[in-house]
Amino acid sequence: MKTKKPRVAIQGIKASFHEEAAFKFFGREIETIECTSFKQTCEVLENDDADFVIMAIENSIAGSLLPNYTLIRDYNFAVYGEVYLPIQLHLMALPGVKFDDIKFATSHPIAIRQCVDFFDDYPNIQVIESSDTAACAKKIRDEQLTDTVAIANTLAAELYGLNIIERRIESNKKNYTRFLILQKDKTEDSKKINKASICFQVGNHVGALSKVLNIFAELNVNLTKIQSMPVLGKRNEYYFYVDMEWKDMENYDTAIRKALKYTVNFNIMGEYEKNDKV
Ligand SMILES: O=C(O)C(=O)C[C@]1(C(=O)O)C=C[C@@H](O)C=C1
Repeated sequence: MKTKKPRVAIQGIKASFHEEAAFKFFGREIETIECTSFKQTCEVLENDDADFVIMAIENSIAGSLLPNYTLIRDYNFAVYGEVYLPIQLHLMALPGVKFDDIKFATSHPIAIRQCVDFFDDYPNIQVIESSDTAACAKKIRDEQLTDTVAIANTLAAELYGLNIIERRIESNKKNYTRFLILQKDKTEDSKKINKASICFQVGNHVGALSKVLNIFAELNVNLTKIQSMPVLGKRNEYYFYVDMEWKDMENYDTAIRKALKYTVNFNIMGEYEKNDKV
């Protein structure tokens, strides 16, 4: 029986880093649904026009993509998995264009932030934020721009027929982005579960957060990330987004049961298999 290809919504167009990340997680046999914003990827999933969204959540140089935490919460999507992608950023231009011809460099703002050191050395190049990295490469091809380069990946150079004129311009060579795979509803899957993403609030009093974090420490559950986001319109109130991993499922279950007593608006956003190989 032929199984249907998963439909995966990405922010950006084909050959963007989101598509590369989707290939790494699902393999090449997917249907890519191109979207112009992260919000649109969520709408597409909400309307059942995609089976999954793949969403960047953190880059090792540029940091967290904070609005994406709020989107996941607002849409109440389930985290189905994670994937880490090494991000190698190249300057690419139409064939024949030389470095000295460059007046403009275009890319996604998060990609630009990963290359600030490079552009510090070339103040004559005007850096312009645009949509995703691949769309910048495609625009150079479509409009035959001879004074502009895109900062993008090798997939984009190949697909849109550009030459790479400067390789690996990211500020730190150990550069990676973590992506979350989201689905509309939680599914009972038979896959191995050893990591979770949860979200909660605590009261604004002495030791409130440390009380919760200690529960996980005492039960040998390792916290891999904590991110706080202000609760809209409420001064000194925060959502805490916490990722954690464990060896013993029973310990995790006990910790969750205990943590529930000391938190409000507690939500398990997803339980999934750790997949943090870069
Ligand atoms: O523009 C792209 O190619 C993207 O997939 C976006 C994005 C991001 O949103 O962080 C993905 C990974 C890289 O960190 C740079 C840009």
